[in-house]
Amino acid sequence: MSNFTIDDNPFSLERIRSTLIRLEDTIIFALIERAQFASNRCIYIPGALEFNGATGDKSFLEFFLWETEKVHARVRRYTSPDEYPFTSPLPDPILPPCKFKKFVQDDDININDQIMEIYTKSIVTGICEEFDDDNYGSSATKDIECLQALSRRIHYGKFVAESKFREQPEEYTRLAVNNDREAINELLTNHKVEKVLLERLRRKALVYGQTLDQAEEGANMHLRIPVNVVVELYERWVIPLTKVVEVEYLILRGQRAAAEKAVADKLAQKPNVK
Ligand SMILES: O=C(O)C(=O)C[C@]1(C(=O)O)C=C[C@@H](O)C=C1
Repeated sequence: MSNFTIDDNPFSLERIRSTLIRLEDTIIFALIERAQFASNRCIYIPGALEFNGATGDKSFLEFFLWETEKVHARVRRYTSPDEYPFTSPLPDPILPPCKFKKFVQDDDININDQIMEIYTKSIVTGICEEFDDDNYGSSATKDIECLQALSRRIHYGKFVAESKFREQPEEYTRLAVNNDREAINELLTNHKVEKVLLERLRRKALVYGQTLDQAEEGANMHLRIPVNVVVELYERWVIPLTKVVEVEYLILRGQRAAAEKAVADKLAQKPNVK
């Protein structure tokens, strides 16, 4: 008899959710780090004058991100099923392939373009003061950390979706065959989990954002990042985008399952040829 419990299973919904909870800390701390610098808008403008033409038709951030991702690709970062690059083309890894425990199906779902757009247009504005402090390299370094953490969290929706598919394969397959994104979205939504998440996030943003100077103890006067901005970030972008990834994954997963079943049914019907 197997003594495999839910907790031992690295891909139980519970374990996957605990990774999402841990990533909340990563995201909040990355945002706090970015918030110490001004918005420095020019780093998001393609071909901005400040960079002497060195970034070509890219923005300073895109240029820096591409250079960073090239190095990361060479140490096989993007062969991991929970890491997605923002830029391309990227070089092959110099390390031999890593063996990952297979859980999610292969797919080409990557919504980093959307994440980049929302991050540069809405998130930076919410957390940074709107001026130029000349800290372009530092700001972009912190941007990359924020973007990577957000991307990892949002694409982790594939793991959540696979886990949910395994719990209700028939329902998801039926909806996927009908291309019913709305019904899939409804089926995967768990309002209670979202409510608990937003409440936890509010408390975390409040605690992590304090300077903890003795003189200011309990005053919460100098939060390094506005609590509402963090909660709103999740409410408006992180959860909805995670759901986009989940829906797209479940469409693909269900349609594949239906196709595999059709082949299996056909083979089962075939008379044995001797
Ligand atoms: O935990 C889940 O069940 C998820 O699908 C993840 C998540 C999230 O993004 O945090 C998304 C949709 C659900 O409504 C609840 C939470």
